[in-house]
Amino acid sequence: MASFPALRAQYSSLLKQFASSSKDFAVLSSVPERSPPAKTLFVLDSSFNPPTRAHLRIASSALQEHIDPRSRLLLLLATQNADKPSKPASFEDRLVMMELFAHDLRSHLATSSPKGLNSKDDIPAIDICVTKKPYFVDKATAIEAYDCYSDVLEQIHLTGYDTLIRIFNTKYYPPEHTLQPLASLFSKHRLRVTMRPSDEWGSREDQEEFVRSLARGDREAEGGLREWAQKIQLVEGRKPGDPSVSSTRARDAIHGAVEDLEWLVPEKFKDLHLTKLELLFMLL
Ligand SMILES: Nc1ncnc2c1ncn2[C@@H]1O[C@H](COP(=O)(O)OP(=O)(O)OP(=O)(O)O)[C@@H](O)[C@H]1O
Ligand SMILES: NC(=O)c1ccc[n+]([C@@H]2O[C@H](COP(=O)(O)O)[C@@H](O)[C@H]2O)c1
Repeated sequence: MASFPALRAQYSSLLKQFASSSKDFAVLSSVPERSPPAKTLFVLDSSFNPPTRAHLRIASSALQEHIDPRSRLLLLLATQNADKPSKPASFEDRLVMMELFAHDLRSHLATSSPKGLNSKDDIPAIDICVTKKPYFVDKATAIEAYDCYSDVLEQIHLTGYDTLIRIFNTKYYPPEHTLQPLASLFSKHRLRVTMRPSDEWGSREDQEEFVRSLARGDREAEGGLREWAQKIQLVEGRKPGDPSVSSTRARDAIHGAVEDLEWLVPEKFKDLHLTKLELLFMLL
């Protein structure tokens, strides 16, 4: 793998090209560089600010459930967020971290996938991608339009429960403010949602009830079809008693409990000299 400054310069230049293009979506690099065409795309959209062990668990559990070399994982960085102002100066650092994360994830899959993995070639390839679209429905359309994914049958978007709630918030869909725009997402694609029990987002039972309520037709007055519930797979997140992992917590650890990074961020980050890691995080 190239050095940190070389990777940063490479992503900086690719980002500039993307920003000045009319494209809504681009693949900036792939790990490995060459791989067979994909049938199923798993999409992990995140700020990667920084990537955490929760992102690692979300992606690895999805890929392990469907070990297939024709699956591909997209690590997707949105240069525009639905709610937060963008901080362009740090995007190249996030892309470098996404690449480190991709290598880490593939190593993790190679050592922890019990069945179906006969060789390294069976591990799904990972694309490092960017989009200008903040909403999932538009991200999915932009990905569909990408030439290299013309054989793709389905996208499976990997989100946490807090993001599911926001996908179903009509405030994001002006001018009618209904859920109707989500029809194009659910007609072709799926969501695999990791539960995130907390005081803010409710218990596991509350989170399951959200999907049951959709299945009962409770959102039909807003344009949300009951059959969409079949396209939403809810999966366990952290075990009861495990500490909650988030990018916010990793950013906070930099300024205090640096040792917590051990369990907050993936393995590969430890290969960097700590001062470089700190520097990287300071830039976030
Ligand atoms: N611990 C977690 N459990 C379940 N889902 C998670 C977890 N961490 C992140 N996700 C999900 O992964 C996706 C990308 O995460 P995101 O970049 O927003 O991370 P985050 O840790 O929530 O970030 P931040 O703390 O900066 O708000 C989102 O859909 C989010 O819900
Ligand atoms: N309705 C939607 O599709 C919707 C709503 C809120 C956030 N998002 C996106 O979810 C992703 C995660 O957002 P946060 O980084 O704010 O957790 C971002 O790409 C954001 O733009 C999408």
